[in-house]
Amino acid sequence: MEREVQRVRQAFLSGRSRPLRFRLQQLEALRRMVQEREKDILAAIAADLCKSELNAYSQEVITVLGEIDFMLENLPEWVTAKPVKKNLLTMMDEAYIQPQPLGVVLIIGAWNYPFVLIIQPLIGAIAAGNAVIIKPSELSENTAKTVAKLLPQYLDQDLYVVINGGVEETTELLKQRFDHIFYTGNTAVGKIVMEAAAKHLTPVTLELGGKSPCYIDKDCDLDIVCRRITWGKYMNCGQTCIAPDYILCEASLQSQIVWKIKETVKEFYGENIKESPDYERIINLRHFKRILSLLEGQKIALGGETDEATRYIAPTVLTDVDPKTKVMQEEIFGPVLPIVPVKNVDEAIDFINEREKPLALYVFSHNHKLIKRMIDETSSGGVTGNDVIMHFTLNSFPFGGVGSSGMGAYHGKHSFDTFSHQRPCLLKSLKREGANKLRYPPNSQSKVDWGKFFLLRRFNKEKLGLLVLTFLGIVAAVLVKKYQAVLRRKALLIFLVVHRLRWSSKQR
Ligand SMILES: NC(=O)c1ccc[n+]([C@@H]2O[C@H](COP(=O)([O-])OP(=O)(O)OC[C@H]3O[C@@H](n4cnc5c(N)ncnc54)[C@H](O)[C@@H]3O)[C@@H](O)[C@H]2O)c1
Ligand SMILES: CCCCCCCC=O
Repeated sequence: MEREVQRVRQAFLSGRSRPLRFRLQQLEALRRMVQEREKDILAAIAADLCKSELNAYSQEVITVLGEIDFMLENLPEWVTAKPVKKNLLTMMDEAYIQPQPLGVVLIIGAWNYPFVLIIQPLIGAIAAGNAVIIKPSELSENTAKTVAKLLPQYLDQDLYVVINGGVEETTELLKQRFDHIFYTGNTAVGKIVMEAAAKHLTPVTLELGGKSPCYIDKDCDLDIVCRRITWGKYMNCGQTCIAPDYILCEASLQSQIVWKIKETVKEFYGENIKESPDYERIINLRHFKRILSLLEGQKIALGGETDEATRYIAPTVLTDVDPKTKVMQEEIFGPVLPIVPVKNVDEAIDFINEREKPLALYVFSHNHKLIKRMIDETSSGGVTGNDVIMHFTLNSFPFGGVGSSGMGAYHGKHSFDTFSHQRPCLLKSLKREGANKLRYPPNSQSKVDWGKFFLLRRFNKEKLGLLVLTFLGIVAAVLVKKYQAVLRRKALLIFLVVHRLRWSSKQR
């Protein structure tokens, strides 16, 4: 493991991942890989999650292609140094921010969207000029193997490396020194990753999970609300980090919501859900049993049918759920939707604020003020009003959690920033030492006053005349700098004329 990380570091130190042209070439090669090997990729995702190729394409491949196109279009602008505003002390100097790659980045992925969750951060890391080690989830082993096979056929083999394995391999990998670790997965492992990273003071981005609440106000169109929630909750069989985890609404709305979700489930997946190509399965038996255990003692208003052999769990809704029960204590990550009755929006806000900060928050209402209030008075990684999931698709948004749902963010420019160091560069001249004397010892009240003037723009009235003089001096210096060449020519001319006059008077 150590040798592999060293190999990648040597490749980074060669400097070849840095030039813009190289980054663009690698991103184009990655796009070619996705396009040419689309069938292999879709087949692997299908094998891991019983997902139709159409769904795998729309949920994972489109996002990846969109992200690559966005990077290719914007990268030339992002990599350029950006001049910054200067103060009086530095107005004659060059001051800019130069984004630079961090070095060797470790990307650890989760199984639920096994392709996009490793390739989207990879795109950002390549765009920022880094070398990358990718550790896909061992639970989605088909995608893991496919990515390990395909990437070296298209990308630089020493700079971008896939290491497959489970907990043991990841633990070993985490002992190595990286310049950034980007982890997607559950909060408990997030803590392990952060602890390992702390040993090397490696910065981390943690894309974690949690229970994302969904508040439904009585003032809304329940047909549309339930269609959108049904889509977001049962997509990928509920195994989506930003799926609405539970509903908060007034008790009287529950029966209508159940009825409308039932109708929508029929519309989306047909009478026989098991036959639907759009309904996935639970990733493994451990998760299947975990989700079943959440149903114990609950009032099942819809669904509840299961099949262990195929790890099928029907779209399920629970009503009158007691917040103290198990289903409300952990992230569900399956097709089970509890409804917790609350009296009103105040109680919903308190309910959300009494718990860990979620990755996403959803609020449905015709009342725009109520939505704004919910946003103002709560916290979550992201929010969507009157829909679910959709904020993930907008790459101008930073995607990430807050508090226990994660730290840091990515997508689009935010990925580029996550994997870059914003390096402040100040280039001074070795001339103009007179002005610099102000900061050298021995200190004096007068020097402090000048410091106040230059840095705080506060000045002593008695020294106003002096300040005006200084200001004029600065203006003159700026003008001299600007017209240096002209002035130099003029000075040379004057010197030659004077010299010539003196010479001719001597001759006489
Ligand atoms: N915020 C996001 O973008 C996002 C996206 C997807 C999933 N998630 C969250 O991820 C969770 C589901 O994923 P998961 O955690 O079951 O995925 P997982 O089991 O695939 O684990 C994630 C990664 O952690 C590694 N890992 C597991 N145990 C480890 C250990 N003890 N030490 C070191 N590494 C270890 C795995 O090898 C894997 O690569 C949910 O909580 C979900 O909300 C978040
Ligand atoms: C188009 C929907 C993609 C959702 C991906 C969510 C990633 C977290 O699980």
